[in-house]
Amino acid sequence: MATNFPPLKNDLLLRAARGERTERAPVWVMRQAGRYLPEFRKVRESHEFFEICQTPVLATEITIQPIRRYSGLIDASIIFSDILVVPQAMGMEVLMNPGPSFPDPLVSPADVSKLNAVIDVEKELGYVFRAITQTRQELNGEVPLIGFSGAPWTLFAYMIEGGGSKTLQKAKTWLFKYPEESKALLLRIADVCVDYLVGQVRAGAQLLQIFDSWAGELSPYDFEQFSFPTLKHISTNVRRRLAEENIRDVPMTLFAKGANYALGFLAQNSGYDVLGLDWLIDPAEARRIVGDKVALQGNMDPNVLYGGRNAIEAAVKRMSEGFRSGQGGWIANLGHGITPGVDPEDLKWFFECVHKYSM
Ligand SMILES: Cc1c2[nH]c(c1CCC(=O)O)Cc1[nH]c(c(CCC(=O)O)c1C)Cc1[nH]c(c(CCC(=O)O)c1C)Cc1[nH]c(c(C)c1CCC(=O)O)C2
Repeated sequence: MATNFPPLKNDLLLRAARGERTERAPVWVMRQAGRYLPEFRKVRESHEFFEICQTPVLATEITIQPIRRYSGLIDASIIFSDILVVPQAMGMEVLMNPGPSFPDPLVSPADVSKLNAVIDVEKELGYVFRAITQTRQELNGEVPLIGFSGAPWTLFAYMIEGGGSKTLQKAKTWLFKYPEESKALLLRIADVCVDYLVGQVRAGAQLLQIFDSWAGELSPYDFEQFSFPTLKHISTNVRRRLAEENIRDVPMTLFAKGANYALGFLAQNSGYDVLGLDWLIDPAEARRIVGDKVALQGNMDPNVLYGGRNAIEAAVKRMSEGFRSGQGGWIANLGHGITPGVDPEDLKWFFECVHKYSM
């Protein structure tokens, strides 16, 4: 790598991700730079969502907002962007009003021909790489920086549904009616994810997380048929490419929301260092299933943050006992993203409780 970055002062996240039982659990939360923060809403008043993603100085500022506010309590930053920049790079229009919507979703396999045939991620997503490099400089080694991508199945579902959906009926129609075309499109998305993730590490990302937010909508069999091969493709090829380019390997996290049925299988076979958990699985049970094969990340129900200090403290204490009931690394987090109505002081208390109980 050409760039020289300030030395890292807090490597708890990286050590836990590699499987080490750290002196306390590193902690961060998904969506930590988001609408619950007044300083984020202030920037949003004068800038559109994707405009912020595409403007490195703004993306850097927002990435660092929670690090500044929770200095000394928070152990990782995650680059401000969205999983839907990948469909954009593939040639699709995506709006955010206020949830994501695609004016022209993929309706049938013939529509795949409308996607860009060749995708130069440097050209299409270079703004993310520049934001990562700038953020690494400005973090000044305070905490590591996480890069991320959506998982192919989750992105595929958005590209076909055209936005959020309760049933994923359109995306599943593709899987069951056009399984071969679906697998081909899923792999095509996976290849863009590989280029995109390698580019993020080249630019300075120190850990990569893959968000398969809709994994839990698939049966165990269909997850193994349609999602798992693309997740494995990503872990294998990102590592291969980094090795070929002589870039130091980074830990990789898979957050397959709702796929707790696959935990043991993923620990053995997916090639990820860390598995992210939602709150539907008991921490001690998860630890028992994976042994010390992988590190775990999670998993407090984000809504506990609405329950007041006693509820938060009790939940963190219980979660800590569960994750610490066996060997292996643990990264404390929520079981999904933090929601807009949370009081930032209650999140601060969550961090303080993790510091207190996660020994
Ligand atoms: C499914 C998904 C999306 N985006 C993402 C996922 C996977 C994780 C998950 O399951 O929540 C991932 C994501 N989105 C965002 C980040 C930034 C990094 C972080 O702080 O975690 C990350 C990692 C910013 C964002 N992405 C979005 C916002 C809020 C938009 C705004 O400012 O108006 C932020 C801060 C918008 C977004 N983007 C998406 C949705 C469904 C929405 C609207 C609903 C919502 O706000 O939660 C798609």
